[in-house]
Amino acid sequence: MSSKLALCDISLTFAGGGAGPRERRGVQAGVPVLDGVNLRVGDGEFVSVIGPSGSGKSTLFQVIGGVLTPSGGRVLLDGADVTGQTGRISYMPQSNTLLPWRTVLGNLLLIREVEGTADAEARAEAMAWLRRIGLDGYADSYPHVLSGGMQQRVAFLRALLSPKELLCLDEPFGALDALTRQEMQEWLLSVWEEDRRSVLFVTHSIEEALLLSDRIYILSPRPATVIREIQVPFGRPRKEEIRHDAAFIQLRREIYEGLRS
Ligand SMILES: Nc1ncnc2c1ncn2[C@@H]1O[C@H](COP(=O)(O)OP(=O)(O)OP(=O)(O)O)[C@@H](O)[C@H]1O
Repeated sequence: MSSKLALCDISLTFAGGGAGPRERRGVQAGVPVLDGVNLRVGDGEFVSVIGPSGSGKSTLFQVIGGVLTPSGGRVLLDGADVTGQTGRISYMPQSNTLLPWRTVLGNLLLIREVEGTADAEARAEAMAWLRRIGLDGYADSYPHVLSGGMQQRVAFLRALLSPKELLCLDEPFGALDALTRQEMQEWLLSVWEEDRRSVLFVTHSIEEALLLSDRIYILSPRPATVIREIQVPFGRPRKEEIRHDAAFIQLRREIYEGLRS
């Protein structure tokens, strides 16, 4: 499988200074956060990254998105060096980022508008997706009338409709209650299996990573480095019932122990 994304030996040390909020959270200037991270996402592959809180997962995404330039290493997209370049990936952050003053359809077409490609075809595609996820009745509504789960569906759809070939999802269901989160995982699985975009997904949940991914990288505590790579052996289309499978439970235990050690 060819690589959509490759991170080659990525290291990052925040320069910083002073006693700002970061320092109060325990990071001093000059302390390394990423320490030689190597990982890849194949074409059409769903890859998850799990790591302890504060290990540097969001920082890694900022490096991939070009918002932060690493102190060492390279970011390759389709084999081209894009280190420090923005605008190359589609990114969905942890919290809801729908613009409250734009309708659902307006939010979905935002990226296309910025890129000057919000034509009738883009609009029809957005409407078709809204129909497919049962939210077409909300096209002209504003985000505040949607539940948290519905808003995250729209935010995910917005990332999916962006013409970028790599989707980076940073713990997109972290703020949802357990039941909605489970529904969203099933929903994401079914939508992704139709689209098969290359995805890099950050999560704290071992179960979520096992349910959704083809491969999982486990990061060490800060400074983060990859301590283990796991090939998820379950076929697709994947059903939610897989959570009760003996192999699933065994693998979940193994990853948990890997994270603890
Ligand atoms: N701009 C910055 N300057 C200094 N330190 C920073 C900066 N951004 C992040 N950090 C520190 O780097 C470390 C990694 O942060 P990051 O947000 O990447 O972790 P994370 O694994 O995504 O955490 P969580 O799982 O809790 O979301 C943290 O200790 C954080 O305080």
